[in-house]
Amino acid sequence: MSIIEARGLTKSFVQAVKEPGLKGALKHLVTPRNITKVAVHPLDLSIETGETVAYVGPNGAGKSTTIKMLSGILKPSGGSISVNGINPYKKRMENAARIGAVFGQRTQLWWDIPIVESFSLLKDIYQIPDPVYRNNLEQFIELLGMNEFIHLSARKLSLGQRMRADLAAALLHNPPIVYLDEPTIGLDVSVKQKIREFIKKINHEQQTTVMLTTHDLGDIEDLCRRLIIIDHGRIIYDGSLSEVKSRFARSRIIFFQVGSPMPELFAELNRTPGIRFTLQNDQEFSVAFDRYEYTASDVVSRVMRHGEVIDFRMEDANIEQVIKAVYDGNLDLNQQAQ
Ligand SMILES: Nc1ncnc2c1ncn2[C@@H]1O[C@H](COP(=O)(O)OP(=O)(O)OP(=O)(O)O)[C@@H](O)[C@H]1O
Repeated sequence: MSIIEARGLTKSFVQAVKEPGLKGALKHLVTPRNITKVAVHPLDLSIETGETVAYVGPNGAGKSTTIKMLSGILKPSGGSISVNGINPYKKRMENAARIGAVFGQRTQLWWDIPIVESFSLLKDIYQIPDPVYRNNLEQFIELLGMNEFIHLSARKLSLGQRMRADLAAALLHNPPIVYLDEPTIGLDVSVKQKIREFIKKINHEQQTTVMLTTHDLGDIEDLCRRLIIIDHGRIIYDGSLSEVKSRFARSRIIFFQVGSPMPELFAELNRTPGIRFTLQNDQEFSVAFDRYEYTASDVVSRVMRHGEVIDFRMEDANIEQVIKAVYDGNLDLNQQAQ
């Protein structure tokens, strides 16, 4: 059985429907009206030991709700889950001891005590054996560059320092699974790099299974072989990063610089399905086209029929645009290759 397995997992919330303003609030008190919102439609998920999975989708897609169900915080409305062979909601304590979690803006460190003391408290809570604790602490301090702030309280840390300390705290007990929610948000490039290297090393050396939600394409490219895209509570893609490119990122763009304006070409291209023409100025324009319908040479020769081409450059299918489209909530499923 997979280390994380869900079958028909679903979650609905009852949400109050209120009209705006005080009048609306009062009306709701007298005649409450609620709707049931399905945050996660029945979904199936299997994640194997040692996988690193990016779980992405636009705001409100159901990412946090799924992770909260997998980590035992939320009770599912239906379906079944098994994480490390147990039901995380029914065996919350047992589950908590076998997972690590970093939830973006929240910290599990004690605000007013030195980081090293927080770690020591976690050692007692998780009953981490001395040698494991000492070894992890030493390694994590080194890998995450924590020496300069380990004796400061969490209150005094910068965001990047706190994120590193939180990551270390989540992994001190060698959990087989770690859930990371936006682990590099708002951090500078060098701290991002440290965090990614750290996650890679833990994953590689200990076969830690990593499930990551992130808006950062670099995180996905650097860490995750598998990408799961959720939208409106449904998984719309589950596969490799390279495959998502060929399935969704069908568009290619060629930027042209031409010797003289080409009004007839503009009119012609604007009428052609699968081609999007954008004029920068009289002699510079771009042509975006569906690479399954046209080749680059089709496009270039069409342009050349209308006059002199001084220069052109092509931009290939861009995974960044795909991820952005997912987060903007306008990924066009009809773009999928057949
Ligand atoms: N406690 C709750 N009560 C009512 N509705 C909720 C609750 N938690 C989440 N929802 C709703 O469930 C849907 C999914 O929310 P969820 O937080 O899982 O999305 P998300 O993909 O994590 O979004 P984001 O990227 O904004 O964090 C949303 O419509 C949200 O409003």
